[in-house]
Amino acid sequence: TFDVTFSTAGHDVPPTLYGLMFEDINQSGDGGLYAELIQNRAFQTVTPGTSAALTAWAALGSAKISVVKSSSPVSSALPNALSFAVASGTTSTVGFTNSGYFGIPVTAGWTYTGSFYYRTPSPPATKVSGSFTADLRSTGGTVFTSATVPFTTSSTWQQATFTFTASSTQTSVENLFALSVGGSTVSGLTIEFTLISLFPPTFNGRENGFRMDLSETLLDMKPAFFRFPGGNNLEGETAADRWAWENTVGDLVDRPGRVGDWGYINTDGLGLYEYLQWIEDMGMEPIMAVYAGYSLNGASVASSGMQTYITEAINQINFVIGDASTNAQAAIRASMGHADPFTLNYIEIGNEDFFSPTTYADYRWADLYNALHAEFPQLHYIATSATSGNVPTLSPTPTYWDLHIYSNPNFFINGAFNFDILSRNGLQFFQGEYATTTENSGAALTYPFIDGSIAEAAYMAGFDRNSDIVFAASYAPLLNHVSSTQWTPDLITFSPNTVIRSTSYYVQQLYSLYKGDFYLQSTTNTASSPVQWSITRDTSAGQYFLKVINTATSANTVVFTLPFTPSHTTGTGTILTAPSGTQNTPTSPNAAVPSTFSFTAGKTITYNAPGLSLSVLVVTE
Ligand SMILES: O=S(=O)(O)O[C@H]1C[C@H](O)[C@@H](O)[C@@H]1CO
Repeated sequence: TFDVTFSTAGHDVPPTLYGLMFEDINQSGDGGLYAELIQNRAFQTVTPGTSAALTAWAALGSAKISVVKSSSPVSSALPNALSFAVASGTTSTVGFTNSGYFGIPVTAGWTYTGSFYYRTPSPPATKVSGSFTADLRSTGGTVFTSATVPFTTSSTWQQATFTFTASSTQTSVENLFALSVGGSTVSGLTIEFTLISLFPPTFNGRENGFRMDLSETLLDMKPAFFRFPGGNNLEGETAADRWAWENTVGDLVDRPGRVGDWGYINTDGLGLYEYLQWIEDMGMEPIMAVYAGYSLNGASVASSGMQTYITEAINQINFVIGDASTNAQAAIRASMGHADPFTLNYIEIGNEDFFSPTTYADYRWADLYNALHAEFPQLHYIATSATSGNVPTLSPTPTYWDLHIYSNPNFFINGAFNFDILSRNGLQFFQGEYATTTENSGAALTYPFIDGSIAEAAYMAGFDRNSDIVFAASYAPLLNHVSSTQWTPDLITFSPNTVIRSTSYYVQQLYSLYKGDFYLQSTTNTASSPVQWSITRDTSAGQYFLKVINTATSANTVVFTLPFTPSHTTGTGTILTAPSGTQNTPTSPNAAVPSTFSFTAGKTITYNAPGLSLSVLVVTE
């Protein structure tokens, strides 16, 4: 039995304590949160004439399709186009299809919004008018919904738009988007297409917005912040490939896209504006990274070359918070629909610069910090060159540090007091990435498992307890498309029409929902103890959140002695527990889900915590 007494002494819990780390990994942006359903919609960064250039596209009927460098591109950012050639004398239906990001969801009641650019490089002497049919169909050819899209041949680019509404829900996502036309209408013609786009309804109905079910899943965590755009995906393989904010704003037709750092193309349709608008809609605040001159090939920008990136970072921040009436970058923000500045308090300078400690310490940190702090003194700047609370020497001395740790359950159980032992010297820590990534044996994990998730919960009791110096924490990676994975485990796995909440998702959710605003000191415990606890309070609600973590496989009893006698003698608790090894997977999505229970609340509360469990007992004064 663990006897826990708690006092009314303690400290504030920062409102930023629990949030989300995001980067476009595992198709979590393109093909995930970003709601565009068409993969390879604008043939960005592909090599014309190659089969890879046609990823996700296929011809319908006898038409010939290929990706070409257009002789008159729709924009300088999008030089490529789909060339659709129809032989003279064709009479049958011709067209082309797109298979989406490993499938396309068909959901009853959804009105889909589509558009595409088209032109006829060599228009016939007399204009030809006709109509395309845009539709959603099964791979077997069953059409679920369609729209007629009139066109007239033109040597200049035209943009067509259409909508259609699905009347059925298909459990299979093996569906295609198709554009087709009667062969006799277009026989002998070659028509170019690009930026072929299809959106479902989006979160908050935003144009060019976010997928609803994934947004709702994240909203259910009440996350306080959103770290973006990376992570590795900020850095580029080279400086030229970095995430450069300016290429991600403005009209979609002006966004070139880039080769992302996880093996696939980033359309950058999910750009800086879309991130910020969604973060605002979700009630979060950004922790925004700026490129800091280190890329994944291991090279650092030379000191003499830093000004370009300093200017870029200043412009990036001005896009977010500048005055649209005086600042050019802020004016772009206003032109996209957000005249007022977005909320911004935290800037992260780089990512994992412990891979490049010399250049970060010698000049990259100071160059950026000094310039940005001078320009935006009200913002907090986070350094990235430490992996633990024992930080290296940087000048100017950072106040905020981002720490990353991926390890096994034992690390998180034995490390539960890693922050207790740190001296309080003004430093503030962001545990920006952490997860149980292997079993204690070293065996890799495809999905989180209960043993690792409860170990994370033990470590997180340390975040609550040390939230006087831990201002933010987020599990990573956040999202994983079940059909395109570069990193496991992840907090949430999804397909085009399903979302799986892992055991670690529920741990993150419970800590975030029951964060409270004040941490109450209690009986001191030790690292490696099988039981950890944390007591926080929602002061305005007069509610106390007694978190109990039992990392042992056998039950353990905790007896709480409160500093008061609650008037409400029945409390409600929530528990996540499951047998060792349990995972939520596509075949068993709800193997372990939280359940609620009631308990008797009094000056003392005896709670028998099952093995491998996180419980939150809510006591009302
Ligand atoms: O290979 S790693 O450096 O471990 O990659 C990790 C750390 C990096 O910030 C993030 O992008 C990635 C997975 O979350």
